[in-house]
Amino acid sequence: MAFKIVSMSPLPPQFVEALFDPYKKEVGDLRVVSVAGLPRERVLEELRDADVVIGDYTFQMRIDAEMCAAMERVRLVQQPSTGYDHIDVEACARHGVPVANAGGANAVSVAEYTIMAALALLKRLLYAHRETVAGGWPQWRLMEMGTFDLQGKTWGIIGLGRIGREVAKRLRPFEVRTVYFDKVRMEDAERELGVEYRSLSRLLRESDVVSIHVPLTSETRGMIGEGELRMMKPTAVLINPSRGEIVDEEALARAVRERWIAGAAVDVYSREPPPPDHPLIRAAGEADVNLILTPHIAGANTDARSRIIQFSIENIVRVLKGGKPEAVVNMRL
Ligand SMILES: NC(=O)C1=CN([C@@H]2O[C@H](COP(=O)(O)OP(=O)(O)OC[C@H]3O[C@@H](n4cnc5c(N)ncnc54)[C@H](O)[C@@H]3O)[C@@H](O)[C@H]2O)C=CC1
Ligand SMILES: O=CC(=O)O
Repeated sequence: MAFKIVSMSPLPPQFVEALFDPYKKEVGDLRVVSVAGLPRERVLEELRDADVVIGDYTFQMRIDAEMCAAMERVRLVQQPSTGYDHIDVEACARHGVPVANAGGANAVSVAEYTIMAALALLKRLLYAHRETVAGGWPQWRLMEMGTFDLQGKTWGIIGLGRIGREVAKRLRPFEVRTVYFDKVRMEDAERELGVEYRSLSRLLRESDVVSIHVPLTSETRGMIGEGELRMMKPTAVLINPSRGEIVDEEALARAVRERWIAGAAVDVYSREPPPPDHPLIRAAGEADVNLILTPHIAGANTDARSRIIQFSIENIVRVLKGGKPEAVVNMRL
């Protein structure tokens, strides 16, 4: 009998099935069914006799409590990404369904994106490019607007997990002081990475660059609002490659337009893609606003994508062969 894999992602099922080709000798036959865009009743029906579920890499299709309850024989929900806030992992745990993420396969990618964004903001790269292409030569103006080196500055990391640590590691040659806020104080990491612990408000007041690397949870939703943005220095920049709902987007748009802070880079939005009247899209269209917006790509470049696919497929194969999955986020196995 063939294993049944239900894919929540919009990728064609034949494409997903082909990824298992090298493993078919080990696991036997398998069939992939895509439920993207199907009516809810059909999705629930397909989940009932599935062996494995692959979560949606575009994060559009949620896996809620009712879906977890329908997974009568599912051995693993494999999410092909780091974040899993679109899955009710606690409900899955209550029904005995393990949920795994990609085990940090794109942590380095997000760290590199974050450092790139900080340099581009501090040096106002987008403005310099736009003006030069338009025939301008804003050399002096850029210095007057405020363009800075990273060396000698303070970088505040919010969330010293996998990504936060990769950022801290890569910051060492830049000769910055690195501070962090996390719900857990990590003295080993402090020694190893040369970072210092701060309360959130102190980190915001001290830092020249603030980057956010916490997951979206009920505690982190709205963590950075108007009050927090107003604590930052007017010369500081904010980078959010984590999740849109962690930052009050309306307040951030005002912060960059009204110069409470010097700039921001945003990769993630409360609604993706953001509509044309989204406050950050509108702010980015204004002259001189130092705002970099990207389409949720920090952890989704070509290298990252192949590492994530490889990890996910191998994890699924491990489970189909009767082994224990890695990178489970909702229970101890
Ligand atoms: N834009 C993109 O393409 C990508 C975005 N991400 C986002 O980055 C997030 C972080 O990823 P990882 O570093 O792998 O996660 P992780 O789980 O390794 O680290 C998260 C850190 O945040 C801390 N934290 C959790 N709740 C907190 C709170 N209320 N206050 C302070 N600290 C808190 C944890 O203690 C932990 O140290 C993901 O959840 C995802 O949302 C991840 C990969 C790609
Ligand atoms: O947002 C991307 C992820 O891997 O999480």
